[in-house]
Amino acid sequence: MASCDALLCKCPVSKNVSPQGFICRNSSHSFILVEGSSESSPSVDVTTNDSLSSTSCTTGTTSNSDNMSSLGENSANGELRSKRTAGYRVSCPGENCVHMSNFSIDEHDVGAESSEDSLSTSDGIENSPFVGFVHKPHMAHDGKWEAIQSVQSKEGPLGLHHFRLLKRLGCGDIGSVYLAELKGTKCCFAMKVMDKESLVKRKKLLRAQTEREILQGLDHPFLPSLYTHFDTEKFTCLVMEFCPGGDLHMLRQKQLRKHFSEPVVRFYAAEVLLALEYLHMMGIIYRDLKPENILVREDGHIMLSDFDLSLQCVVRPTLVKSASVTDSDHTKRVSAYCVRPICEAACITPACVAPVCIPPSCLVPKLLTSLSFKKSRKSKQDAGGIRSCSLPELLVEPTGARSMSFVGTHEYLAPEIIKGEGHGSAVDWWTFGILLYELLYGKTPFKGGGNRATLFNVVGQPLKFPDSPIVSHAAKDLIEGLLVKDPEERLACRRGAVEIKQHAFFEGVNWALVRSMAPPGIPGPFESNLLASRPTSNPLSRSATVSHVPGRLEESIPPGQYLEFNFF
Ligand SMILES: Nc1ncnc2c1ncn2[C@@H]1O[C@H](COP(=O)(O)OP(=O)(O)OP(=O)(O)O)[C@@H](O)[C@H]1O
Repeated sequence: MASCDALLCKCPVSKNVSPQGFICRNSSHSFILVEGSSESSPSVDVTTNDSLSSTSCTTGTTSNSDNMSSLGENSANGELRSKRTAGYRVSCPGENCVHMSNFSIDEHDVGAESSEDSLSTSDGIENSPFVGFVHKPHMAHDGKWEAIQSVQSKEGPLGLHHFRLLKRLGCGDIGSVYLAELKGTKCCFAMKVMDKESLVKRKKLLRAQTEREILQGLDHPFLPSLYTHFDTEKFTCLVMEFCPGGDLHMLRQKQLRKHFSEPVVRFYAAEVLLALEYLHMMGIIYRDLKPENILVREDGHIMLSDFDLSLQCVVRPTLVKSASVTDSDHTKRVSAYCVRPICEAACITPACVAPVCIPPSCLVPKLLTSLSFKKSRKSKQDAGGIRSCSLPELLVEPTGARSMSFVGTHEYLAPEIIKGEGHGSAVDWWTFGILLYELLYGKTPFKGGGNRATLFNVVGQPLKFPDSPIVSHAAKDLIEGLLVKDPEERLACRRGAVEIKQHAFFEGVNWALVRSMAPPGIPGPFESNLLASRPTSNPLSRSATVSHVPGRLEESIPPGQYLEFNFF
């Protein structure tokens, strides 16, 4: 349940309509997504990492004539993707107008083909002395903030010369991530370095901008803190919290039987769930949940990473249950419900372009109509033991948002994405189900012989559970609820994360205190753990391991030696 205090609602102010015309707003705060592509071609653009060469991150593009091309019709290179690497997408210029009732979609992916997009001018803050500064209330006492601010106050805006790059941690579709020390301090950060020219050439500038905007707006214990960001002539850099514990994919591979025990899964899944819930409240559909993107912090808690495929929309709080009604009486009264105005804080979110307060009208909760409950999922919800509760219940989820993009990782793609039906926040609950399955069983449920087979399995094959390892009925029931192929019948599609939190699998979890729970493991000191032994490219990872900073940075830096900035 989203409490009034927890609410973070985005201003329903219209975003600047870009030259590509992404978003129009109608008179009743409803938004129409108009895809940015000016081309009227009905073709489907498929951008895939499969065309990456082993040494560069150049991306190939191919066209197909229908959405089912996503089921593995060959790209120029044979398959859409050969690995579990996120980053390919299909935009559908032929279906370029999606009407939404409550939400606006700021689909930066859409129309990312614009060559005039610019990372450095959208908010005009690059010229400010507080370049990259972001206010993060929950991090107020973090020493790293203090270190950054102290250097900034003495030396002005931070730049690459303030950091010493120690090691390349990995490489994604739009940039390389380095372990970076703030000079003169003992503070280490993860610095994502993206080559601006390469972003422009590969039409990824808007993806990079989306990621930065999302990161700037986040302030949650299980999501990355963006300490600062800056641009140089050649590079755009994000300075984030560094996670020394690796990712859950790597950790799972290290387990004796390549899967986690149920209590361990419960711990990690609970934290992921809270992070997703927060993202949805912020109007962000994550779209790339997989073990590779769940990093383990120094304290053993998790951090979701990689937001370049995420979708930004605007959410409006919706009352799904007023204060005095029972579950069977969802739609009775709105009077018992109050929304505390949060306008002072709310407009710092990235989707808000104009820094104005939320007009009162957007705080008026909309009662879900009985229509919304027509297809009630009583069986699965009952299995979760939904409690009758006298408190009002709010839905702050972008459940109505719809995107036509084809993004994600084959084994984790939701059926509605594959079928090109348009998708909303329910895709994150699907991927949450796949994640639970993989962490518990050591494999994903629909994996086929190739990517095409996998996609067909996702759409057409029923969910099956292996006999071993033995997994509890509650866990299987939760997975079944999440892996319902029809997104409208999927667990959490109506009441959001609360439906999952109340499921028997999470019985006993004190949701308010999850961040104080003892983690299953704590990474060793990263000097030895990471600097000395961790390979630059994790051989266990299914992520791309190619660089976006061609020829500029060393593959690996011997311990004790540093990459100095004259490399740039
Ligand atoms: N905060 C961090 N702390 C430690 N390692 C990180 C951090 N962020 C990223 N990494 C490492 O850097 C690698 C690259 O991350 P990045 O987010 O750029 O790309 P990715 O996860 O491979 O996905 P994509 O291709 O979609 O961008 C990750 O695989 C991870 O191993």
